[in-house]
Parts: sequence; structure tokens; C-alpha cells
Amino acid sequence: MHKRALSLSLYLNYFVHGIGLIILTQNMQALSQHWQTPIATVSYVVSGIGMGRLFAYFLFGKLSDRYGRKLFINIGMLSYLVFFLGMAVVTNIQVAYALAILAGIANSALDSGTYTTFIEMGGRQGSANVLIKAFMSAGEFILPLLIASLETTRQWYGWSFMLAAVVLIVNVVLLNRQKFPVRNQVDASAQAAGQQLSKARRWLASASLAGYGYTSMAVMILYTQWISLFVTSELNYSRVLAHLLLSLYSIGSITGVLVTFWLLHRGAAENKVLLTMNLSSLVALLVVCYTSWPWLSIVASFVFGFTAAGGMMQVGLNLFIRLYPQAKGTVTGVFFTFGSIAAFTIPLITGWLSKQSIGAAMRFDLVIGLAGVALVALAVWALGPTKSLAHERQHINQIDQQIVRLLNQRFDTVTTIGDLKQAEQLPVLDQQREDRVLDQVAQKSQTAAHTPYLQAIYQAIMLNSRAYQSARQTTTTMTTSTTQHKEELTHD
Ligand SMILES: C=C(O[C@@H]1C=C(C(=O)O)C=C[C@H]1O)C(=O)O
Repeated sequence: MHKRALSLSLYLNYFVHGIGLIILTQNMQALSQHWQTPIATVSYVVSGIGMGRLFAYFLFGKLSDRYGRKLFINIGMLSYLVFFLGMAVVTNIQVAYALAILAGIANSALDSGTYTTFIEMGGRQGSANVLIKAFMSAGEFILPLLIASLETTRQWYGWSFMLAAVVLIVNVVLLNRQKFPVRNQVDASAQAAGQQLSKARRWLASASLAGYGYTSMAVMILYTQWISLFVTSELNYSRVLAHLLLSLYSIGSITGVLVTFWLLHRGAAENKVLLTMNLSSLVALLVVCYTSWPWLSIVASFVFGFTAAGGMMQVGLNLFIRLYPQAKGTVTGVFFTFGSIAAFTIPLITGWLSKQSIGAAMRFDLVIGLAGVALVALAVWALGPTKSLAHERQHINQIDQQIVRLLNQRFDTVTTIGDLKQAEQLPVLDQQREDRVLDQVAQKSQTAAHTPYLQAIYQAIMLNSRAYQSARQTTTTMTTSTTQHKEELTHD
């Protein structure tokens, strides 16, 4: 299995999915002209995507546990391909609605195959899943630029659909060349951690995390839907500033994803990251809702994007999946079904609240944010202390990866030094230098109690670098003497 090539193909699908998420709303005007219908009808077609998701998530999740991830990723890619090709030329509204449902199905199929694969690929560490969100954002970022340039050069709006289709076709070929990891492989330590939980705790953690599937999606959807209107109508900010706030939310989101990825990659505990980010997003949201200082709104909007849309859904899902390592697909399906229900209900709830005031609709996000924090706190409590054997070993694995990489670098340098010594005919052992290295270790060591042990490790390292230098020198002497010998022979 080529981890890198497979990951890249999986991520590429989410770049396309990012385009798919907004391609209908971004082309609303062009489509309404093409279909000769009012904008409202286009919007009705858009709702088909949500419909497709709602029905397909659970089913596909469950089926992907049984029939394998690759099949469902292929179903996702092909469904999206039909959607992009079809939507660019369709004129019949019923067919357009069916295609939108197909996009929802594509989304569900991709998710049920991809999130699970990443977990199965990387053991217990789910940082890879957080990066999915970054690729979605990249697609969402590029599409509006592409559409704008097509409009200014007066070209066919369908080209943006064709771009997505071409990427998909290329990726179908690339992805199907890859071998997938073993399905539902259960890391022994992960299983041990899950099994330690009592039934009640496991139930509580599951219910809270499913609830978080709803709130984590809901806070983002509500924010992006109402922020512009809220600041222009209630705070009298300019339209430019309103757009700026939304852009900063997106930039915050991408930055947040990258930082979260980095944190998890370095072994930060997922539940701590989740709790901290959710608390911070609640604070940012409070600021957005109650300040009328533009500069503070700007900062808070960035922080809100960073903390609420920085891959937290993905982190929540990772925790959930770990609870049920044998049913990763099913869990993914359940989690995103809750997310879809949020996408469906939040516009309805806030629409109703907005009759009272736009502020009421906006401030409902605080209720959701607070519920999110409560759910995360419950889940974290139910999952128990992070300092489990399994978790600490995971941390050691990460540290060891870094140490091995650094030792490889040290040995490369040792090799160069060995060659230099040989050229200058110096002995391999340099006792003075070794003493200095040990002194440095003592100086750098942050815990005095560790120091003698670290020095012992360094003595072993240096013993081995000498052994390596000597071994290389004998082989190079041997090869030079044989070449010399060969030359002598040819000269004879
Ligand atoms: C790498 C060298 O060769 C040997 C190995 C050392 C090390 O691993 O740090 C230090 C001194 C030498 O005995 C060197 O001379 O620097």
C-alpha cells in the first residue's frame, strides 16, 4: 500500500467535493436563466443535496463496513461524475432535482469510504481526517474565482462543472491503482481502551458525540447564513465589512485545520483539543454577538472560523469511531446523519426566529455553541482519563518516529565525519569530543534525574557511530584495494 499516493487520491476527491458543495449556489443566476425558472426553484433543487445525504449516510456507512471502502469511494466518485456532467446540460427541473439528490448520495458514499480508510491506514491517529476539511476549503476557495473569470471572459458557465468532472475521471484511474488497508482492522490497544469503558459510560459518550455531530455542523451553518445580515442590519456595519467578516471566517477555518492537523500529528490529545477549541469558539461567538467595535468583530470572526470550523467535526468523529473500531463506517454514517439533520433544520429554525429579529436568529448560535461545549465535556468525561496505557504508547510511537528520523540524520553526518577522518588519516575514536558531547547532553537535559540515563544512551549512540565508521572504513579499504588489484591486473 502506497500511503502517500492513496492519501492524495482520497484528498483530491474532497477538493472536488468542495466545488460540489457550492457549485449550484454559485451558479444560481446562470442556472435560473438556463432553466428559465426563478431563483427560488434553483434553491429548491439545491435542497435535493441535503435530501440525498439524509437518506444515504446511514445506509452507506453500514454497507461500507460490510463490502469494503473502495467500492463506496468509487460509487461516490461515479455519482459525482454523473452529477457534474449532467447538471451542466440538464434543462428539466425534475431531472436536476434527481441529480442534486445524487450529489448528496455521492457525498455520503465518499465519506463512508474515506474517513474510515484514513483511520484504518494510520492506526489510531486521525490527524489525516482533519486535513480532508482543508481540501474541501481549497475547492470552495477556487470555484468562485473560476466562475468569476468565466463570467468576465463570457464563457460557458458549464466549464466549472467540466473541471470537476475531469479531476474526477483522472482520479478514478489513480485511485483504483491503489491498494486499500485492511478493513476494520482493530488496533489491539484501541480495542483495550474501548473495552475498559462501562456500558453506561460508553452509551453516554456515544449519545454526546452523536449530538455533537449535530451541534458542530449547526454552529457553522448558522454563522455563515446569518453573520452578514446580522452585522449590516443590527450593527450598521458596511457591506464590505460584512463580506470581510465571512472571508476572515474562512481564512480562520483553513488556518485552524492546519494547526489542528499539526497538533494531532505531534501527539496532542484529541479530547483536549476538542474541548479547548469548543470553549474558545463560544467565547469568540459571544464577542461577535455583543460587540459593536468593527476591529473586535474582525478578530472574533477569524477566531470563530479557526476554532469552530478548524476540523472539529472531524476530531469529534475520530473519537466516536475509536469507540467502535469494528463498525467505523456505521459510526461515520450516524455522525454525519446528525450533521445533515442540522443542515436541514437550522435554516428552518433560524428562519422562524428571524421573524422576531435577526439578532435572535444570530444569537441562537450561542445556544448551540453552549450545547456543543456541554456535549463535548460529557463525552470527554465519559471517555475517561486520557492517560491510558494505549494513549501514552501512541505518544511514544510518535516521539520514536521523530527520534529515528533524527538518528538517521546523525548517522549521515557521522558518515561524512568518518570519510573526512579517513582522508586525514585520523583515528575513529576521539575521546575529547565524546566527553564534550556528554557534557552538552547534561547541559541540555531539562530533568536532572534523567541526565545519567540520557548520557548512557549517548554513550551507546557514540559506540555505534564509531562501529559504523570503522565498518565503512574497512569496506571502503577493501573496495579500493580490490580496484587497485584489478588495475594492477589490467596493467599486467
Ligand atoms: C562522529 C565522530 O566520531 C566518533 C563519534 C562521536 C559521536 O557519535 O558523536 C564522537 C566522537 C568520535 O569518537 C566525531 O569525531 O565527531
